[in-house]
Amino acid sequence: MPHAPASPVLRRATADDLRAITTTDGRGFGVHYSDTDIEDFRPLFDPDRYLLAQDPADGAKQDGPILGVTGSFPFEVTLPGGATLPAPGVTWVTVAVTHRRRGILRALMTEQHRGFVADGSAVSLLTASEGAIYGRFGYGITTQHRAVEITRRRATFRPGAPDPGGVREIDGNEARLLFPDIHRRWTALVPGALSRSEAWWDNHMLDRESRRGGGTALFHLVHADGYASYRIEHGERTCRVVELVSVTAEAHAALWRVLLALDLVETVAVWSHPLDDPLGYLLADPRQVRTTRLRDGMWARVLDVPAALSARRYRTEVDVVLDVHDPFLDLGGRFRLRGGPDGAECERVAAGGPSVAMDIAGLGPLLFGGERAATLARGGLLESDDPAALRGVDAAFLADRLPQHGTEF
Ligand SMILES: CC(=O)SCCNC(=O)CCNC(=O)[C@H](O)C(C)(C)COP(=O)(O)OP(=O)(O)OC[C@H]1O[C@@H](n2cnc3c(N)ncnc32)[C@H](O)[C@@H]1OP(=O)(O)O
Repeated sequence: MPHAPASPVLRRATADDLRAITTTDGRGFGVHYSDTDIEDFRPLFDPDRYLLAQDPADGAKQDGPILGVTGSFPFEVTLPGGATLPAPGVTWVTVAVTHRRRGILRALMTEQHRGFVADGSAVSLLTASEGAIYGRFGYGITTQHRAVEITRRRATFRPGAPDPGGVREIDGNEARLLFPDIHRRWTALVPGALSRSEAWWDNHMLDRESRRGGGTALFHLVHADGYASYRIEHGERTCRVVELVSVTAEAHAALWRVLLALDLVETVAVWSHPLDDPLGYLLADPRQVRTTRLRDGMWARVLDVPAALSARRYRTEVDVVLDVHDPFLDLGGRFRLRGGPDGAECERVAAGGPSVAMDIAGLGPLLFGGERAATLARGGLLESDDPAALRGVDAAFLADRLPQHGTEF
């Protein structure tokens, strides 16, 4: 049996830990990271944002084996109404295969999230490798996305569908210059959308052969208000859309007109297609946008209820007391929210008002407007004796469009 520490020693990473972190993570995920992978990641690696778990028998020696890792990226995330909040995106979570189910993840998550609270973060985010892990830490599903496939020859545009034009083919250098501004304008519109730093853009555009899955290098299309990056898989005669971002309906239609006119391509495949994407309405047969997979995307956990709820806008006027239960961090309590389309305020209260009781894991999905309070109530994450209060929350928290995070991490 491997040695099992009763309670691991936690320490902050240093720049020298990157290789050991990637080794632990690679073993955890069954991946061998190359030297190039490690050096590509280095500009995104801020050691201060990484916590490592070690065996107390090693006395937290820098060179002792790493038993567990968690880190975070510093994102800004958009809320319904357009305000943004700084939000750590939890990442690189792994526990050594020899030391699982002994509380190492719980120890790391507890320390890391206490740090987020101390730093004043109102919300934290992650994408989950498995769905059963993070609900206990107060996270709930905030974005969903679907993979779609389109048989190109059958996907004709309906008569009268817009054909705005204005798309150019560009190379990777021009894409690196033009895409960040378009992406920034897109993040301002979409709840849940994540900011990208310059270092993130550099990494995103590297397009290493090892990450192409047998496809070509990226091709890029740009419009004044949108862009698309794709690769061709010749054996499958497939165009794989890696990213399509549109700030306007015109850009969306113009980019899809080009993608669906790619002769020699049988299938256009999109890995992450928004649930409320309007492409089907442009086609003579909307069913040609075939969903092949539906997945949860980003999960969110509220860390500061008043700060998070007062930063967003609400679809209808709402005045309600939320009674939030937070067994993991004990940051719950009763909060009065008064909000509407023009602004909101939220404060901790002792009692009073129509109240809705909820688990903290339901608050992330509500905050970004992608889940109905009525659905959470049917799922047992939220309840109220006052049907009018529940209807009020249900109507007020919906966003104008479904949340998307847009950046995998
Ligand atoms: C945001 C991201 O980075 S997602 C990536 C997560 N990492 C991976 O999937 C890599 C492979 N897996 C691992 O490294 C580990 O199994 C981890 C990190 C998921 C879990 O680490 P462990 O140290 O085994 O977790 P720990 O023992 O602290 O468990 C904490 C709780 O989560 C539960 N749990 C842990 N892993 C899982 C799982 N895969 N499925 C369901 N429940 C789980 C435990 O039962 C425990 O529950 P309890 O405290 O309510 O009794």
